Amino acid sequence: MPAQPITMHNGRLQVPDAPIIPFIEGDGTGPDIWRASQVVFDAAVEKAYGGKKKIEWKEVLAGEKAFNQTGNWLPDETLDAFRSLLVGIKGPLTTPVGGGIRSLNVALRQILDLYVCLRPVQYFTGVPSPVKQPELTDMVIFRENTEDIYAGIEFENGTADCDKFKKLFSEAFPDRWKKVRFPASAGIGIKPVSQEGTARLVRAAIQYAIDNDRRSVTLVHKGNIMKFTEGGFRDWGYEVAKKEFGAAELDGGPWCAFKSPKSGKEIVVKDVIADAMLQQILTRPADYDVIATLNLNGDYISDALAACVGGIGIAPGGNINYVSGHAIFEATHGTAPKYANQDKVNPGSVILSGEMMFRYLGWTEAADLIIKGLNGAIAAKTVTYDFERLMDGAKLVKCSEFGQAVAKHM
Ligand SMILES: NC(=O)C1=CN([C@@H]2O[C@H](COP(=O)(O)OP(=O)(O)OC[C@H]3O[C@@H](n4cnc5c(N)ncnc54)[C@H](OP(=O)(O)O)[C@@H]3O)[C@@H](O)[C@H]2O)C=CC1
Ligand SMILES: O=C(O)CCC(=O)C(=O)O
Ligand SMILES: [Mg+2]
Repeated sequence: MPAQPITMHNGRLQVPDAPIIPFIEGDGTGPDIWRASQVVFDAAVEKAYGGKKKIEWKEVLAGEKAFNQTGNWLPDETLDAFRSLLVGIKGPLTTPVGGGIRSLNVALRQILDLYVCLRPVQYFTGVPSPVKQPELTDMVIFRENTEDIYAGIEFENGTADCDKFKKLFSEAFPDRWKKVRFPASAGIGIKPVSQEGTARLVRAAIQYAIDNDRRSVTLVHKGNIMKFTEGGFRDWGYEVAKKEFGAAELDGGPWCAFKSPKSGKEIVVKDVIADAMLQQILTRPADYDVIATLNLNGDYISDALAACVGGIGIAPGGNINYVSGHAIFEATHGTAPKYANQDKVNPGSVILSGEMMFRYLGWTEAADLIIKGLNGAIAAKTVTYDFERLMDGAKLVKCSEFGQAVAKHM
């Protein structure tokens, strides 16, 4: 079975029987989690295909390991591998607060134009949760991944660039400049949100709702305050629903609906302001289904929703460009540095990110086995510290042991 790259032909992924998949271990707890997860992935493929398919893993470097070995945080070879091999997976990478390097995680998404950050949030029976009915939360977040304040256009107060920007801005827009409350010491950030960027994200979310028989797509924004960025997102989102999917306004709008071309059922496209959404995910989670939102809102909502169904230890994700086929799957959580090298944390988020990757590749049998194995390990109450501390009668296992338990229950 020759190891071969995954390719894209006529808008469809071509997946060989032995695809070469690049992976980044990650910083902090990343190496522990990766080791536990790889065991699960290989076991799922072996069990599903009996040796007829296998993954050819290719380690690529980023973050601290890359810096220590090459002096570069994100080497060109790593970017070339993700570019040419199309689909990969990664552990979390550290981003310092304040100064230092900008996020490598965000850089990968931007350089490869992975415009959708797809984060499904579902409840697994038996997982301890802080809410009364966690099973009511069943949402799929489509977070815009390339725009918003994450574009990284910032000016640090006191630098020559910041002074230059303030001068240009104050001269060109004196009325708006007057609104800056403390101009002399202000750092400045810019928030670009475009029609194209919004349209491709919302299009992907609506298509997902059609393909997966979902009831609604909710545009989450703060358009009452940021009218031409967050408000633009809402308006352009509705425009996509109407122009591309034939949605018609309900009761005079702006909510609208169309019949799914696949199931014939109605899919409602609606919107909600982000602060209200963050309280309603606790008070009325069943009202929400597919979520389409901007980059920063999506970051906050991802962690909040993960908490509702049992925490960030089982919150997977994928960064995807549905047009080019490029995708990098990764957990929602970060490096959890205080637990690094203790073989302690929950590898569930990366395991489920791999499950998403297998489904993306069309290897549904392997993906289904991962879900079966995870459900089995949780039902047997063999769980890592994050679940064990909240579960009665659970057996505390290490990160690596949880991976083995998932493999055993497939
Ligand atoms: N995509 C990426 O690579 C991301 C990277 N980051 C980066 O990670 C670093 C650390 O960020 P931080 O804000 O501490 O957020 P983290 O998500 O790394 O950790 C916050 C807390 O979440 C819990 N947690 C995280 N991962 C797990 C896991 N696998 N199993 C169980 N519990 C877990 C722990 O809670 P408890 O203390 O209760 O046990 C942990 O202390 C930063 O540099 C940040 O920029 C952040 C998010 C995403
Ligand atoms: O890149 C980072 O360090 C943080 C990213 C993040 O929080 C996320 O993608 O959810
Ligand atoms: Mg985040």
